[in-house]
Formats: sequence, structure tokens, C-alpha cells
Amino acid sequence: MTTRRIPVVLVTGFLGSGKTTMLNHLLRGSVDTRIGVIVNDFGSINIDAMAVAGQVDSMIPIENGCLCCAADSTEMDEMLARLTEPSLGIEVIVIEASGLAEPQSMIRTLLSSENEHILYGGLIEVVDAAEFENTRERHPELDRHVRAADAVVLNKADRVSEQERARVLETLARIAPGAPVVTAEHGRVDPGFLFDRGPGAPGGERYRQLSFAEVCTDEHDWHEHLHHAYQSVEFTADRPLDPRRFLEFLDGRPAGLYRMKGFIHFAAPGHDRKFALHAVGSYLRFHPSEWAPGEARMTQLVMIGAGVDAEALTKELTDCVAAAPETIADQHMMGILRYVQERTDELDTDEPDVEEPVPADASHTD
Ligand SMILES: Nc1nc2c(ncn2[C@@H]2O[C@H](COP(=O)(O)OP(=O)(O)OP(=O)(O)O)[C@@H](O)[C@H]2O)c(=O)[nH]1
Repeated sequence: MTTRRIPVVLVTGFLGSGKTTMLNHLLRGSVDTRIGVIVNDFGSINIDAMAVAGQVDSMIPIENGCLCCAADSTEMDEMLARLTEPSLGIEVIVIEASGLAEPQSMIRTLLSSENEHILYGGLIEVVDAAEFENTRERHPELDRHVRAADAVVLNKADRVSEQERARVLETLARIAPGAPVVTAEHGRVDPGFLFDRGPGAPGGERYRQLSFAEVCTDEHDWHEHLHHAYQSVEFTADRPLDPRRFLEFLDGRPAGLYRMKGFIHFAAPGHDRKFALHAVGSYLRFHPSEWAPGEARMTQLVMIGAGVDAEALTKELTDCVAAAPETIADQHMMGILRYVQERTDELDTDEPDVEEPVPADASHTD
């Protein structure tokens, strides 16, 4: 008897490109499919796993480093063994890589897995339409990441003009001619794009043959892994933060601090909500939600950047803890509220405004 093998789909993309947002959208839109998820976060507090928890049949968080650096596939095999346990009935496994992971290494780790219940299901690279060109300048390695993808999601289309979007599409076509590209806002792609790309479907075969260059070992590029240039700093506080001080901190955050994410507890009357914070480059948003019943009110923050002074950051944040919460007034939240966005990505349950993927060079004019 042959057993059906479970496809394992890799989701990669630079820091803050929208991987978790897309994953959450896909999980909400795939209630009839049993999905297992592995979420790898660079920092030691797995904010992404917290964002995904509750929507998924089985989830394994891995924090503090990149899964792409596992010396062998043992760690991956252990996780896959848990998720392919027949009693779970998992039909698809999605691995959300950290924003600094090396896609090719992840593919190799997966291909060298000894788990006979799985099948490599392809790699989706999420690209931030607004940040891509700048990020490429700093990290030319990103081109390699795009080339490793079976499909590219050009996310955050709402943050760019038509012309900028066309420019990024042209760049993608140059980097990876023929790769299917789907444009999205808030990660709203059709779940079928990820889970059901059988032969003849847009974007082509799900299981393509990998080239020798993709599969062979790459000792030479280990040192080029993006995360060698980055460090993560974590901050937690049991006592609430002073909103004005915290805003000052955000306004003056160092240029090298590219990514911040976490949850903030503010000491302001009438604002006892859980403020999810996301900063990606100069982009900054708070997404408030209610605390879960019994959830400890606290601040948990992960900051990822290059050349940042961890000690100084921690000191500045410690100074944001409200010394006298009772003196903080409602209007002290004004500055924070300017950056509040109610979660549009959570309101998109059934009618996603999705696009069919087009080959990247379809928009290429020369
Ligand atoms: N305007 C806009 N914001 C988006 C879009 N997609 C995601 N975001 C926001 O971008 C921020 C980062 O999104 P995430 O999904 O956490 O990104 P990520 O790739 O998982 O981040 P890392 O795991 O840290 O690399 C969040 O504030 C999202 O709400 C989009 O299409 N448009």
C-alpha cells in the first residue's frame, strides 16, 4: 500500500514582508484542510507563533536563530515526525521561515529529510513591494532568494503606486524570468495558490525538479547568510509603558533597527488593550486587540537590526516603563493612536481580492 505523502511548503521573505499575515489569511481560508505549521522566528520571543496560534491544527514554534542553519536535518526531521504523526491527519505542512533565513539551505535541509511521509511542496517568497528595491541594495543576496522561489507573492501592493508596482514586477522578471508572481494586499492570496497547485494550474506544476545548483551543498555561501549581519534584542516588562515616552523612543529609534514586533501594554486609562506593534523600516503600525481572558498584561518586544547597541536599547526601553502609572492620562495616548490600524487582514474572511499569478516576465517590456 502506498501512503499519500504530505507536501511541505516553505514560506520565505525578508523581515516584515508579510509572511505571517499571509499565513494567517491562508489558515483562515483553509478550514477544510488540516494544516500543520512550523514557525521559525529569529528572536527568542516567537511573536509570529503567537500571531498564528489558535488558527492552526498543529503548530511548532522555533525561536532564537534560523532553521536554515541547522547543521543537518535532524532538528527538521524531529519536527516533521511530530507533524506527520498519522493520528493528526495533517494534509499540508507550511514552514514559515524567519525573515533572515536562507531559502536554499532550507530546501536542502528539507530534501535531505529522512521522513518518508513528506514531499517538498515548493517555496513561496513574499516580497514587500514598498521595501524591496531598498532592501536589495543593502542585500543583493535577495536576488538569490527570489530565484529559489517556485512562486513570488508581491505583497503590500497598497503601499506603492501603479508605476512603482510595475517597476518591482520588472525587477522580479529580470531576476527570475518566468517565475509566477501574484500581487497581494495584506497577504490575501488564494489558498489554492499555495496548497493546490496541481499540473495545469496557474503557476505550473507544484513539484518541479530542482536543479543541481539548488540541491548541492553550499559551504561557500554559508557566510553570506543574511542573518550574520543582524542581531535581535528582546525586551519584556511586567509593568505598563508610558505612551509618550515610548513614542519618543520610536521616533528616535536607530536607523539600523529595521524590524520591531511585539505586544505593548500601555499605562493609560481607557486603553487597556493589547497593542500589537509592527515596525518595518520607517513603517510603523499598532494593531489593538483585546487581551485573552486571564492573559498576563505585559510588554514583549523583539527588535532586529544591524549594528544596534543592545544595551542602550534596553536602557531606553526600561526608561519607558511608567514610573507613576496613575499620573498618565487618556490624552497621552494621542501620539500612539495616530499609528493605529484596526486589522484589515483579519477582516477578509471569505471574499479575498486575489489575483491570478502571472509569469514574472509577462510584464517585462524589453
Ligand atoms: N500596508 C500593508 N501592510 C501589510 C501588508 N501585509 C502585511 N502588512 C503589515 O506589515 C507588518 C509585518 O507583517 P508580518 O506578516 O508580521 O511580516 P513577516 O514577514 O511575518 O515579518 P517577520 O517574520 O518579522 O519577517 C504588519 O504590521 C502587517 O500588518 C500589506 O499588504 N499592506
